[in-house]
Amino acid sequence: MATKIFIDGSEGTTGLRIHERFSGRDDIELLPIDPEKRKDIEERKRLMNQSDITFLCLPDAAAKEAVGLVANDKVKIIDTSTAHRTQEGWAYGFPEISGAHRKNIMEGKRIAVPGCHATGFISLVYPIVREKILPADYPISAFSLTGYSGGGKKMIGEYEDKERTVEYDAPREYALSQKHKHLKEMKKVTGLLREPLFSPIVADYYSGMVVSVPLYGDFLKEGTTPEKLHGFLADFYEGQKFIKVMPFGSEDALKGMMAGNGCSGWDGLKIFVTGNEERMLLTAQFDNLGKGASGAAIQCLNIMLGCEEDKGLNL
Ligand SMILES: NC(=O)C1=CN([C@@H]2O[C@H](COP(=O)(O)OP(=O)(O)OC[C@H]3O[C@@H](n4cnc5c(N)ncnc54)[C@H](OP(=O)(O)O)[C@@H]3O)[C@@H](O)[C@H]2O)C=CC1
Ligand SMILES: CC(=O)N[C@@H](CCC(=O)OP(=O)(O)O)C(=O)O
Repeated sequence: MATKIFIDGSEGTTGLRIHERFSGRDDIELLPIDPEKRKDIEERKRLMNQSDITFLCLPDAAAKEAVGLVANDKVKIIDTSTAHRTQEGWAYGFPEISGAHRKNIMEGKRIAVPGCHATGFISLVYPIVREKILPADYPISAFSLTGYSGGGKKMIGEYEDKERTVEYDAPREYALSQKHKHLKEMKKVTGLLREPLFSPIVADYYSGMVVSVPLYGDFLKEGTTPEKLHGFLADFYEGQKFIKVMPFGSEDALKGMMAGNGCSGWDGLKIFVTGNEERMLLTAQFDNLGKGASGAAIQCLNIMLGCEEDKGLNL
């Protein structure tokens, strides 16, 4: 029997992408909402409680409100917003980082899909904190380059406005107050003792992102070299369908340049280790709309359903 799915927020950037990825799937029955009623609380409540699984593709406040509408115990929720990522009782939807995370997704009823910047950061930092290569008290920093679709419909509208002002032509740094909404999950999930200094930059291209974490070699576990760090990460992610640790020295093939849109349209995440023994750079390149949002949400669904993890996804 097909699994009944409701997408709350199906007209938004993430909701539309999730919807697209169901085309051709006969194991899913989508419960459509009348476009006129897509913000009608009673209609959303009705569909949510009829579903086996509801995707929330809403702003945080609306996602919190939506969870309160669930009256049927059997309904499972996959939330793409920031609202529940560090909340007790919610599984953090990042199956590659540990067996426990995968099990929680498989068995859980409440799944929070990781934030896009957080996905890159955690993919790089979680394994090396766990292995004590990176001390938990390291004063960490990270930067991130993202396409403008990361800001949802509003930001897409601003960038695609013919009357836009000249600042939009250039990359723009943001989160200047150092209070970005992903800091909490970056700290909690990795086990770091402090939130990172985090500087994201949004630029004039649609989708794709690059998250980088620079590390001083002499603060890492003794004897750590870029080659050893690379070997460790390659072993950690061996066999994972969605995470590929790229061969050591891959930056030569990229002519020393890491493009923000290099993985746009692809649902996996590539990891690069570069630098030298004094200063190393860990980089994750992926699509904010793929492994950074709707791709990761569908991956969680597939794990819950026990089907091929990459069903309906582009790897
Ligand atoms: N874009 C990205 O790369 C990523 C986004 N996310 C997260 O996913 C969630 C959705 O983001 P995104 O798709 O980008 O955002 P969008 O703004 O593109 O879409 C949000 C949708 O929710 C609708 N909506 C807002 N309030 C309500 C409500 N009360 N009831 C029903 N519908 C409502 C909006 O309606 P209307 O169309 O009228 O505005 C819109 O269609 C957010 O929490 C976001 O932070 C996560 C990872 C990456
Ligand atoms: C360009 C841009 O504004 N990007 C968003 C990230 C989108 C995202 O990941 O949002 P969630 O936390 O809801 O998952 C930002 O940095 O806030």
